[in-house]
Amino acid sequence: MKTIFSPDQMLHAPQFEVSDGKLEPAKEIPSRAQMVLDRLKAVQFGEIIEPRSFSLDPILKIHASDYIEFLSDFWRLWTEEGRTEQEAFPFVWPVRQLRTDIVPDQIDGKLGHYSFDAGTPMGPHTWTAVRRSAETALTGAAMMAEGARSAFALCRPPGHHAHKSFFGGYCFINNAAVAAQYLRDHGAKRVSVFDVDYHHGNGTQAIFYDRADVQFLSIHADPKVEFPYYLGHADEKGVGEGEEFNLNYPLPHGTPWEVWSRALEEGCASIEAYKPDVLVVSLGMDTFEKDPISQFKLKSEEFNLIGERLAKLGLPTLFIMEGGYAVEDLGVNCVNTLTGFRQR
Ligand SMILES: NCCCNCCCCCS
Ligand SMILES: [Zn+2]
Repeated sequence: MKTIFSPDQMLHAPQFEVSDGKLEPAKEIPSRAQMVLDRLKAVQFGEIIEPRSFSLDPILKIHASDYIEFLSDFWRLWTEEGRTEQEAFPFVWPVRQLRTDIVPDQIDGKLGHYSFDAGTPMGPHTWTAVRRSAETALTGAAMMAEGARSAFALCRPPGHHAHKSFFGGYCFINNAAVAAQYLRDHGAKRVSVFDVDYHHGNGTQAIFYDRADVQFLSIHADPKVEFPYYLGHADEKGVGEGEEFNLNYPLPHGTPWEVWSRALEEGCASIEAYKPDVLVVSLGMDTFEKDPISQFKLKSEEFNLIGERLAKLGLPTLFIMEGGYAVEDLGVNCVNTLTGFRQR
């Protein structure tokens, strides 16, 4: 299994985030990718290659053009406001009864229009890193379309919280959604996206919610008690043609492997019934017992079991990295998953 990664993805280096009611040190930091790279090399897991270049077209199949234009142009607009010494935080959003049909001219109004949380600051090189992370996912998808049985797109910044037209949860471009669409455009009739990150993949769900050609499944902490709070309940089954092709498995804080693995089984059974041509796995390792911002109890050796179970589906599988904030253990937990998958 080959890994795809670009050092450009290190250029997004947030210093702070607003979470749990206060300014905290940022958790989605470049060293996350470094730890995974180090582990891949330490165990000689396989070749690590740089992503190909892509035009914006495959990204614009998923995200709105005004949103992508905003992301790519943002830092220039921010510096024109004379705000160069710090990273950019939104502080106001168009929630209930406020308008989203008009995008404000002023940069803070724009920033809130195109985001949903204050935990995802933008810096001078965010766009470069985000675009390369999406190209890492697209390169993995292209390799699968060209016949690879598996690939690992070491995406960072992650993507599963990003919607068509707004960012949040450390995510700007929905890497897994862009990859799934690319696969649909290059031979796959049906694609399953299985999100095993601790947090609900609200962005990926919303992007494919009315579609039958991409099945979305997510095992995650119950949104009644966990970020992203406002999507991810079990009654969200899809809409229109997409009815029944969205499957959420919300679980309580404290969930151990014994419980989590039952949801994994249910998800795998649904994927088998759906019969996709290819599987995209949104691979977050924040289900780990020592993750600093999460509250599931998976142990490092149980990540091997995730990989083994997914391999039993016998599908071409593209792994896309999402979360995981126990940085010291991230490399082991990520490579354990990929090792389990390959062992079969
Ligand atoms: N204590 C809750 C802080 C949540 N902050 C956002 C988490 C995004 C995870 C992305 S996988
Ligand atoms: Zn997460």
